[in-house]
Amino acid sequence: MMFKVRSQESNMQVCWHARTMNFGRVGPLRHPKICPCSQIRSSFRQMQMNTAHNDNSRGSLIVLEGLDRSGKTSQSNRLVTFLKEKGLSVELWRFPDRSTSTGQMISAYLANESQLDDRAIHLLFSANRWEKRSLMESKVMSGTSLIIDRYSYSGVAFSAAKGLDVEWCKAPEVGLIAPDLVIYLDISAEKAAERGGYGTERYEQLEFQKKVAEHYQTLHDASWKIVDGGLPVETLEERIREIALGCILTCQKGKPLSKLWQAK
Ligand SMILES: Nc1ncnc2c1ncn2[C@@H]1O[C@H](COP(=O)(O)OP(=O)(O)OP(=O)(O)O)[C@@H](O)[C@H]1O
Ligand SMILES: Cc1cn([C@H]2C[C@H](O)[C@@H](COP(=O)(O)O)O2)c(=O)[nH]c1=O
Repeated sequence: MMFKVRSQESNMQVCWHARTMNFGRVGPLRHPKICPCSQIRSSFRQMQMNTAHNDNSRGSLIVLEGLDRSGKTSQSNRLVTFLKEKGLSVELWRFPDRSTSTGQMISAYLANESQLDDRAIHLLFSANRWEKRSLMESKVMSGTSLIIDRYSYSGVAFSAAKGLDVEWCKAPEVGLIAPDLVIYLDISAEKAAERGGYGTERYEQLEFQKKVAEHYQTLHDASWKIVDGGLPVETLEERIREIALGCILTCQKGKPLSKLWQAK
């Protein structure tokens, strides 16, 4: 599919997966069934059939999480573009949502233009999600998938890294809609710090980000998929597509929405 290249040996068409996953030489007639190309095609066929038979199928809530500069925004944008091109109803959201009045207070704090008590800023981040909760639910229930750049896991990991109690940090998030899938872009704080634009906002400091990474480790649950954020952008994009499509299909089939910090 996307990454068709010509094999130097045989001049046959081989897909990118076949090369990187060591399937050996394959031509269009010998395309391996386990190759992600086949899996993505089959997921789409399944989705089209589901949509044709069930106009009430819901969308998915897919969150990208990770340290600052781990690549969330790049990958969220790429995923949304891909899903839209495939004709799916999808929107890109992000937290903090800086467009609201709460979001503007958060933005000023992150830019070091204002000072706030650690608990006060934590509650503002949480309020910023609550003010979007009902819109989020109506979008998802009417069939739109939301790809969200950061969610409550950022809230807990960043505030806990300041020394706040984890359970205290989770409490204001209880009852928010739980994501169907959390894709965690795993990258070391050192590697993230080498990337462009680092150091412009309040939390972009190496030692602090290391503590954030430790707290993220404690938040994993069954909805999490961890991907190597150090991979090349295109490799990561392909992997994230596969995971996201699997999730969208499961939600279309009727998986119920659940709430945060409750057993799934
Ligand atoms: N897989 C990658 N490999 C190398 N560089 C990358 C990769 N993904 C993103 N980048 C680069 O890293 C920088 C940060 O990327 P991006 O803005 O997507 O990260 P982010 O996690 O959204 O950051 P933040 O949380 O600070 O907003 C950008 O300069 C981007 O081009
Ligand atoms: C949602 C959320 C975010 N944060 C932190 C994480 C980042 O350092 C910034 C947001 O930066 P971005 O470039 O807009 O992703 O805020 C947090 O501390 N608590 C939260 O709930």
